[in-house]
Amino acid sequence: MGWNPEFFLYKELFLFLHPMGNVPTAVKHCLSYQHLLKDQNWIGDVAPSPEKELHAIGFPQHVKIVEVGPRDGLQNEKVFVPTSVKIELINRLSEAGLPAIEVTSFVSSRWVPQMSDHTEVMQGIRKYPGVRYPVLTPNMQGFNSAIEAGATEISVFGAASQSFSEKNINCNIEESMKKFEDVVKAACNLSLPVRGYVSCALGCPYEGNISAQKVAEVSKRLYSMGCYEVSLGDTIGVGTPGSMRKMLGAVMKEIPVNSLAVHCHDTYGQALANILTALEMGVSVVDCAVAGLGGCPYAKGATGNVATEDVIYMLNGMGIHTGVNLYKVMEAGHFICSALNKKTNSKAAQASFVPQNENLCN
Ligand SMILES: CC(C)(COP(=O)([O-])OP(=O)([O-])OC[C@H]1O[C@@H](n2cnc3c(N)ncnc32)[C@H](O)[C@@H]1OP(=O)([O-])[O-])[C@@H](O)C(=O)NCCC(=O)NCCSC(=O)C[C@@](C)(O)CC(=O)[O-]
Repeated sequence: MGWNPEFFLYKELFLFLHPMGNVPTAVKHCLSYQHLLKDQNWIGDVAPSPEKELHAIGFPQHVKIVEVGPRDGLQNEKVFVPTSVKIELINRLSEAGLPAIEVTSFVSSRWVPQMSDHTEVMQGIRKYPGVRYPVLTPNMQGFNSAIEAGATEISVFGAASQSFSEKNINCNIEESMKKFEDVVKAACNLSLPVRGYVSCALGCPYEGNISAQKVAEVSKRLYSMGCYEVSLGDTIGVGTPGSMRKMLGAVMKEIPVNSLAVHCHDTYGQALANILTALEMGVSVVDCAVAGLGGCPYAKGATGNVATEDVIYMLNGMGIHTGVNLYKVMEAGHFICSALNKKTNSKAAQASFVPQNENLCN
């Protein structure tokens, strides 16, 4: 297949429409391109042939999916999720081929009771070769417990908003950076990789707008102290392709794009559009949560992360490789939703019943 004028048209349409506030229409048109590229039915369409055309206009060839459902997704559940269920979920996600699964957090169980079984979860999961299992550690106490539990990758989590930092980890941004420096240094001494988060990258539940410059500044601090990847969190899901583009533009002046990830909550239904914008700007790491689980205990009203199933469905349709088996992720989503007695937030899972074939992996 040669250069595809229809796709180009739809991309232009998206870029034209979203500044006018008509994002849903722009996204709908943009996402429907796979039917233009290949006259084939929904989910079996992994569209390998259009890759060249898509990549020619700047999309990455491969996207790393960081699955945060077991931590970000479950931390907000009011009723304690049995440890065995958490372990089974993580094992199923490993089985699906996800390259990185955030397992739990070593934080105060007074603050986040749902994560109090961190050690049991960390020690109970099957560790698949080649899969990374990061855990959150806000300070040296968390770091030491994580190491004792066998963690081999950790994440520190900062914020671009003073108020959020104080509510979330009980210290201001400057104090948090000092704690993270100790943690990163200790991790480096053990040759462990450290991921960094910047919450409120597109807005704060307490302060409203956050300047792109502040996000860039905090991201640079984390990167300079040794975080190999900085994940930019739209904690309350208020961002749009416009604010994502502006924020990423500022951050990319400070950090190489291949060290950036986006972490989009879907409160306003903008997550896929925001991710598409980030991909177009060269970001190739996307955080998401199976079944769109979650929210943040310190960000009232925030809904879950973008659903892993929906992101993979979109990437499959764009011919972008993830190495993840969508069918198995949907099964894992079905498993956890049944255990929580909840309906999935994944549109792809809702739409696709449980497919009978396994032709969903790219
Ligand atoms: C950060 C702390 C621990 C500071 O909590 P603190 O109270 O300021 O800590 P402290 O140093 O003053 O110590 C007070 C007590 O906490 C204990 N403590 C101290 N540190 C630890 C630890 N690591 N693990 C377990 N216990 C700890 C410590 O032992 C002591 O216990 P006590 O003597 O009173 O019995 C607390 O504020 C906390 O746990 N906050 C919860 C943070 C959290 O998990 N938030 C949700 C995750 S962030 C998020 O979801 C956003 C993200 C990452 O997804 C990206 C996005 O969407 O934007």
